[in-house]
Amino acid sequence: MSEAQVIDGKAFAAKLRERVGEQAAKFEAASGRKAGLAVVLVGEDPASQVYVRSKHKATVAAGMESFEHRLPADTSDTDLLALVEQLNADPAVDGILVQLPLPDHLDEQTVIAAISPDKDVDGFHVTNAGRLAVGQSGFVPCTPLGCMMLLTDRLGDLSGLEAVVIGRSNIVGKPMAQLLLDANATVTIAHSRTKDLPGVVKRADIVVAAVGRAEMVKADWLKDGATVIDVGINRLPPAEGAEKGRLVGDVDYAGAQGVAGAITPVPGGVGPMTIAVLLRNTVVAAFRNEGLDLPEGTI
Ligand SMILES: Nc1nc2c(c(=O)[nH]1)N[C@@H](CN(C=O)c1ccc(C(=O)N[C@@H](CCC(=O)O)C(=O)O)cc1)CN2
Repeated sequence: MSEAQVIDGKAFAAKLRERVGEQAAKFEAASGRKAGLAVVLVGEDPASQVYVRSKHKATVAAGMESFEHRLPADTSDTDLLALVEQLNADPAVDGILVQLPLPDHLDEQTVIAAISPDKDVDGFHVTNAGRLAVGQSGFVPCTPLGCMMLLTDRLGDLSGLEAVVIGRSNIVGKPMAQLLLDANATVTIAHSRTKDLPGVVKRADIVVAAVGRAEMVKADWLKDGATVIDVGINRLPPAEGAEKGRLVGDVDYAGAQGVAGAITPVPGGVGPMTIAVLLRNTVVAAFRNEGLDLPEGTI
């Protein structure tokens, strides 16, 4: 049995960021200003702090303006909504992202609903979710769009392929299924209550695992040659003497390598695509907000 090809999301994301940088330069030449991304972080969740720092660095490196707003964990919904309103009205801000998860006392849906759909570069607003559902152009959530880029790069046309998405979140599972359907795949959404999950996964040419359970998908669930996209980022408990546990996905990577045709690693697979696509969505938002045509070759 040959080893699965490793889908290098890190390298793909680096190329995408480079292309976004070229588009950002075209936007600046056409509009006389840089495209701008505002990121709002409430509280001190360690992982969120890392992601927000990475977003700032990547935004600046792509030649865009980064506006970072760090608010204390006890920020009220009134204050957070007032900041979102201020960013909605700011012409230098093309994209707004409120880092999730929010502290428990804040309602994520209310905050997302307050973001202007035209600046919702996360694609989480109900208007953008609706646009995706009916095939209109809007903003598509970054992680599933990144997964689609990796899939089409490897497989080309997805027409008629059997795809199983494990997980039904608004952020990954549902938009992922929608994108696969738009690409003419035959799509099943599976979840924790699916009967005979291994049997359902076994018929898939494409498996997208976005369930948030460490190494849940086993090698013997997979069809020979399947393309496996692992969205999970789970930290295992630290080994004795170690400070941090290892990061693993939702798929038993070592086992799956002997069965799958191709697989994304964790880390270095889907994760880096999330930030690269965020930059892509921001530059697209900038062109649209200025009423400019998107440059030729925009992904
Ligand atoms: N408003 C949003 N909040 C969150 C989103 C989002 O898309 N919008 N997604 C995640 C977090 N996230 C970006 O925000 C994100 C997660 C993971 C990675 C990444 O590159 N992961 C690395 C591993 C990093 C590590 O060592 O911990 C990888 O997989 O290689 C980037 C961005 C939740 N919140």
